Amino acid sequence: MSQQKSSKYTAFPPVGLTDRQWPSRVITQAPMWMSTDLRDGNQALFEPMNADKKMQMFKTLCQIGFKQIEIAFPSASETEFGFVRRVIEEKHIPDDVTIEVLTQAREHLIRRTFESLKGAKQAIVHVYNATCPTFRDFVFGMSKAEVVNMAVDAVKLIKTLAAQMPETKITLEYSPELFTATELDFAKEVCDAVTAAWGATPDNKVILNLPTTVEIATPNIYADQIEWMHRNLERRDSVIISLHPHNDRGTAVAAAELGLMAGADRVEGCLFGNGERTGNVDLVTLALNMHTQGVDPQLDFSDINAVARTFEHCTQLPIHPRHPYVGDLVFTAFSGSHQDAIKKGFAAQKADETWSVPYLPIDPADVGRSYDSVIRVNSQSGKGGIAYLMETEHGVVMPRRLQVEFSGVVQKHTDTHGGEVSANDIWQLFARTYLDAGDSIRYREHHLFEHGTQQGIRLTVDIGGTTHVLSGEGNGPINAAMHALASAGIQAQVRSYEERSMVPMGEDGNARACAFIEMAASGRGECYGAGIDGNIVTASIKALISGINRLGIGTLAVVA
Ligand SMILES: CC(=O)SCCNC(=O)CCNC(=O)[C@H](O)C(C)(C)COP(=O)(O)OP(=O)(O)OC[C@H]1O[C@@H](n2cnc3c(N)ncnc32)[C@H](O)[C@@H]1OP(=O)(O)O
Ligand SMILES: CC(C)C(=O)C(=O)O
Repeated sequence: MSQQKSSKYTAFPPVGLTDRQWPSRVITQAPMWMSTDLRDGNQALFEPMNADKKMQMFKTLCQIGFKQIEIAFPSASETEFGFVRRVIEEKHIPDDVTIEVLTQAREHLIRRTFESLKGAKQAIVHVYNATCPTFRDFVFGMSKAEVVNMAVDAVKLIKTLAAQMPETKITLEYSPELFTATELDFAKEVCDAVTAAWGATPDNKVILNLPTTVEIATPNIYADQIEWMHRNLERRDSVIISLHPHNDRGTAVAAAELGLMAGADRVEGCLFGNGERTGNVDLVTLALNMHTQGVDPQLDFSDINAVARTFEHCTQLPIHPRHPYVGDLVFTAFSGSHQDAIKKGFAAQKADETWSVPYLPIDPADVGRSYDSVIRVNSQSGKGGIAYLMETEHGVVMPRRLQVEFSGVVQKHTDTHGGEVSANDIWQLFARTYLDAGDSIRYREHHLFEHGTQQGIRLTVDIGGTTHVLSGEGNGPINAAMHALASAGIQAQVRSYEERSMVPMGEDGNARACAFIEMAASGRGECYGAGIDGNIVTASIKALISGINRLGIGTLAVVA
């Protein structure tokens, strides 16, 4: 049994919506998005953004494509009021963007809010009062009827003030704060009273924002609550149902997705899940989740790193390396079987075809991330990842059995040294193991000649530091070279041979070949040799000599 006392809590009661429809619905289009980064996000920072940072964030939000942005709680402070004035007076608001401002349902705060909006072309005035029992009983000390009146009085005042400001098109948003902790029939009663007081019509809709001010139940309960409101609210055709999930239980994204399936039209949240306590719903994750289902989110995160940089600068909050879609490590696989599957998936993925690379739910390129960090190697890695880095970073496509052999070399290195090995480290290991495999025999040069139907070779090598010219004939250059080496007492068999061109080319821009020869020698087992050269025959002979040195039989040479 755990030590913490769970008995002091009770489970949230089910809604009892037995004919719920949302589980079989699918999200097929983006909702209206509203960013509250500059309000709910900002009010949760240990150091709220100054005006310049707010402006930078506002511009970024506009660039991403948000059409509704809650920019302040203008009656809260001169800073907040001043920011609203600045965006209006300095004409920073694009024509297709509507700014939004929040106020409590209190007369002096509403009046001050309207003062801040003078000169705006359009604005959403967002008014809220809590409706749940704890607020009614402990905070307001009000009956249900008094709480309804509080909301309705605020809405009437907003209607009056809006009428006095005909140059600004005012949309009303109302939030029954702590909606999810409010009795559903009472939430509906307050919302219906607001809709009626505003005189909402299909051409002048009211936004009813139904927040999980504090997330207190599983997301299916939120979906039931939203579907119940969607089905029972009066004048549904004159109402925009908005979601405002918080993430106290870590399920805000799920709550928003299920809430949309349950009939909501709009979602409020913040970039990367900033916001009070555990945050508002993460709009980036929500949007990119839609993208990965083939639904255009209507928000542009094609350079997610740039958005992240602005976010971190303005909020002074770091983004976790495993944050969905944006974290430094989310497109990285360290473990062997993942790397192997990703490598094979990349190879099979055709341009313009449905994305289906294992372990990567999104193409990193869609959010402006490169493939560079997709595969990183440490002691958890296997041959697939190592082969991937050798191929993508160094243009060396290794035969499968060589992958197995070389991964043992890398594994030994990571076991000894710990930590990650870079693509460059892997290359150094490859070069030390195969290209510079020992100096009992060193290649210097060769000359090929025809001898009847046979291929002849004069092969110049250093054996034990002394230069020798060995001759041999065979049915091809490799066979001839084997015979030349055999004339010096070096006996080995070639088990397999592969040669591939390397991409990219060498530093001089010329093509290079990489040859791999699998060899065996009596009592010495089997191993690979590898050679790289601009000349394909030279690459093969170097591979042969690499194999001989690795088998340890170069020292057995006997030259007359
Ligand atoms: C869930 C949310 O995120 S809601 C948004 C919360 N954001 C903020 O509060 C940030 C900005 N807020 C502020 O600057 C201030 O709180 C102000 C200006 C709004 C109000 O300041 P004050 O008048 O000093 O009140 P205070 O900050 O102590 O808030 C508590 C008062 O607000 C009342 N209140 C709380 N919510 C509401 C509401 N939605 N409508 C009306 N009154 C409310 C409380 O009953 C309490 O009233 P009381 O002092 O008569 O008991
Ligand atoms: C003002 C409301 C919408 C709010 O921020 C909340 O309930 O979390």
